[in-house]
Amino acid sequence: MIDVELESVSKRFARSGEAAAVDDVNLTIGAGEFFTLLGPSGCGKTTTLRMVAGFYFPSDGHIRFGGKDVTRLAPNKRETGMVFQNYALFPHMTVAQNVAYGLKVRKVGRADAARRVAEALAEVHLDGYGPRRIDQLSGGQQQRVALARALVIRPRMLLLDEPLSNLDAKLREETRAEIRRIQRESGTTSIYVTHDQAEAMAMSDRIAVMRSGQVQQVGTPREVYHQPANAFVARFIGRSNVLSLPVAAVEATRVQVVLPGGGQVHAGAPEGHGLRVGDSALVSARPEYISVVSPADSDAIGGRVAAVEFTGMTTHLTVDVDTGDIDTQVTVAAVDAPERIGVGDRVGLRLPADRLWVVRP
Ligand SMILES: Nc1ncnc2c1ncn2[C@@H]1O[C@H](COP(=O)(O)OP(=O)(O)OP(=O)(O)O)[C@@H](O)[C@H]1O
Repeated sequence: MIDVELESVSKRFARSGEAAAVDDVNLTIGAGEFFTLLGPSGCGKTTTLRMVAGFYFPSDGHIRFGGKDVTRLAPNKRETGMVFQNYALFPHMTVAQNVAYGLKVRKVGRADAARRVAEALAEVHLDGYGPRRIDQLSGGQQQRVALARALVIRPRMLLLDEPLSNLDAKLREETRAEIRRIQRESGTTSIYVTHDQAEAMAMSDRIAVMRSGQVQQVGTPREVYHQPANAFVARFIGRSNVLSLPVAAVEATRVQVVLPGGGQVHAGAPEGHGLRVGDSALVSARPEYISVVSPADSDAIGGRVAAVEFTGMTTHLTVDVDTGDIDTQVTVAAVDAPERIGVGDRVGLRLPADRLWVVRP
């Protein structure tokens, strides 16, 4: 069931001559779905979320909740709960008063409100914290209060704008799991904004990858990772290599490409890819699927190691590939890269036939 629908939504701010902040965005979000808007700074994520919340009205297009047009409905009529990066809590009130705020505005009776506040605090694992002052809490606890405050009004939708960016790395991981657990339990349709691709991948049912106000691709984490629509998505999600390779043969959903050393491999391709023999195809190859072999290996791509980065779980090698006329760098994430490989060494790289994917420019 579709819960939220954005149809040809654009937003232009008053400053003339600038490109639209949000440019003809079409999205449908299912009931109970955890949907993420992901993209680099300035790509229009927050503006899109603010239009769903009603803080901005679109310059063009329509927004519907459950089939009902809300494009120009005031924010307080939309029944959305919002969680912000900076928590936006009232510092002079207690935790319980903060959480109760939305209930007070809605004139919920005292006893009922007290019960619901206690329930909401239990839901975010802050039982008993009601009487505390906000400044007596850690950042992670404050963000959970903000979440409780958004949930206590039983919103039809939860809107979260980079809620974890003020937390340190470990707390960010813990809190993201917590947010997802609470969202699953309550079944509230949620739209989440982040520029952190790992966070988006870990949390989302589906992700819309945005760039310059436009949606580049919508898909599950696995789809955007394994079948990126274009070179931007391939490079933004994870750390993919995008190689330009000549096409030797074409089929409906795969093409055969010629490697720098002369060998040929198959790469999966989206239907209607439109490539022909002799064209150059852009092929995305995830670092972790490339294997390092001997430079003497006849069907491997030869190259010279330019950098070695040991990260614990994997070793990232950056390799300058010998492609004759073009200078291509390939990043390899090897789980068991031999320790003896160092900068300047010659290596062979083998691309995995079943893991290559053709992307649009
Ligand atoms: N109130 C505003 N007035 C004018 N321009 C704005 C306004 N809000 C946003 N913009 C512009 O719209 C574009 C999109 O901004 P937006 O905040 O939606 O991006 P974002 O993807 O959320 O970025 P970030 O991750 O940095 O918050 C940017 O170019 C920004 O400068």
